Amino acid sequence: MEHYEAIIIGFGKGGKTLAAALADRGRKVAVIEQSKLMYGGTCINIGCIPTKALVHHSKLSQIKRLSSFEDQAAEYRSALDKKSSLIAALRQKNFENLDKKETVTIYTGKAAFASPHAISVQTENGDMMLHGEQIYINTGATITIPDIEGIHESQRVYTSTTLMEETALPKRLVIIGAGYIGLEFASIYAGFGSEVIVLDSHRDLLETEDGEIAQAVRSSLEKKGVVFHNGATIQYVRDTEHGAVIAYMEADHKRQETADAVLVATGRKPNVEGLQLPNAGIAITDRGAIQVNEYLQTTVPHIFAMGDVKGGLQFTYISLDDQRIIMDHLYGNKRRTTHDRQFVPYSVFIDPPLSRVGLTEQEAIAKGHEVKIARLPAAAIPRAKLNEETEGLLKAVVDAQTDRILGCSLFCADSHEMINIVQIAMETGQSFTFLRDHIFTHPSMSESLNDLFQLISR
Ligand SMILES: Cc1cc2nc3c(=O)[nH]c(=O)nc-3n(C[C@H](O)[C@H](O)[C@H](O)COP(=O)(O)OP(=O)(O)OC[C@H]3O[C@@H](n4cnc5c(N)ncnc54)[C@H](O)[C@@H]3O)c2cc1C
Ligand SMILES: NC(=O)c1ccc[n+]([C@@H]2O[C@H](COP(=O)([O-])OP(=O)(O)OC[C@H]3O[C@@H](n4cnc5c(N)ncnc54)[C@H](O)[C@@H]3O)[C@@H](O)[C@H]2O)c1
Repeated sequence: MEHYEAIIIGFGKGGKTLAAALADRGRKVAVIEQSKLMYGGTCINIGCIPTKALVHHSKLSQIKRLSSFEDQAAEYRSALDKKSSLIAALRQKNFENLDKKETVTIYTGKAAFASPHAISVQTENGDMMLHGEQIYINTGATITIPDIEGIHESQRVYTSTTLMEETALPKRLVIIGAGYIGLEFASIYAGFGSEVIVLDSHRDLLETEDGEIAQAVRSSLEKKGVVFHNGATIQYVRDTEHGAVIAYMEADHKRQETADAVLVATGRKPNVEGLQLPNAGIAITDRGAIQVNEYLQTTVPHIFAMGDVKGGLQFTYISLDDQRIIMDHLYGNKRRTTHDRQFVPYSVFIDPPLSRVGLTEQEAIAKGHEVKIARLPAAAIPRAKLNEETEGLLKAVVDAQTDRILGCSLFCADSHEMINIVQIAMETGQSFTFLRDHIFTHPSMSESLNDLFQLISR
């Protein structure tokens, strides 16, 4: 049995970064990845990078104003080719970055616990057993497919992964689920020229977002032709010669849609399947995630979990920060914990992107804050005007007693960059006047933070 100081199960963001950091300290490390097509993990192969490449190409496709569906479909195929080349290059680079480290061995196979220190790996060339002093689980998340009649039998049902491999642009696309993936794909495919219908079980679109912002997002996507049905209970999916029929109930009315393709985007759950966690005595939560403490230690002290598999926020940057917590625990002063994450920003990459940090107006009031509110239409921003990207709304929530920024929702071009500036102001405890009076370059989207926070003063 080969012996390692550290075994990392899964080639995700946290795992690969940790492997490199441990190797740089001379540690003997094994990284186990189940698929040759997943070196580098979800983000670069089937997640953030391919989807954001399609967001970019979908935007370019709209600028070209192609007149026929055939031209749009050709544009889509070309975008898929570019996306595939990009991720193949990144996957290769990710593999090489670890493979070139003298003390790292990459195993391609499925890992499972045989005991608290022994990991079995099923490879193409047979099974092997590895021994690890410390073990790090970084196996990500997998899609949840709801229990809907016919969903597994239909040839027209796709996940985010399989739809991005389908070279034919769907004329009509039904998306089940209006979360991150549902909305990003709605924006992408509507941009390429598909007719898009989104069905979601929640009564309101983006119900955890600020009400006015959610309405602005809805109107913007509707202008692109996206049709929303909220409060929908899907009854079945059935293939017919005209396409897949999706039957659903909406406010006591029976309805149905016919589509060339159906995207299921109903959430992703921690991927613990096949890990044989009981063999190591590792507990899971009632939501199926690996149970960890604030240092990301599982119920077995020498085994840690990082990224999506430990539950909570599913973002690449959280997996990366998990790696920082673990490195601080191993080599630092053990001050970093998951409790440090007071303000985590996020972006939904529709066009324009929606980004948020902190509380919405409704949440702040519910928490008992007296608030001051500022709203700025994106159309008032000089940079937005000159870029012809005037769609959107910016909104800030400030505590009326302390002048601290409680939250900010930015639905405008470049909001995924701007939100990080607001986050830093919040993290460092600045008053809103810091952003109101900060010197920004001109003409830029970020200078609109001057104008947004100026409106608080009134
Ligand atoms: C379509 C889509 C778009 C997204 N867009 C964004 C975005 O724009 N921004 C953002 O921050 N996040 C985005 N996310 C979420 C983000 O991709 C994930 O949160 C992140 O990649 C999780 O990383 P991780 O480190 O937990 O593990 P992952 O990167 O998921 O890696 C886990 C790896 O473990 C391997 N594995 C699993 N089980 C085993 C086993 N038993 N043995 C060996 N190997 C195993 C898997 O094959 C996989 O490669 C997106 C996700 C999706 C699906
Ligand atoms: N930009 C980003 O950072 C980004 C992009 C994509 C994905 N992600 C991550 O991936 C995770 C998974 O994304 P997702 O969009 O699959 O999940 P999600 O949890 O964001 O959204 C799922 C949606 O599906 C709906 N739903 C669930 N079951 C349904 C049913 N039977 N019928 C109709 N609607 C149903 C829910 O109401 C919800 O709106 C996200 O939590 C996110 O963290 C992040």
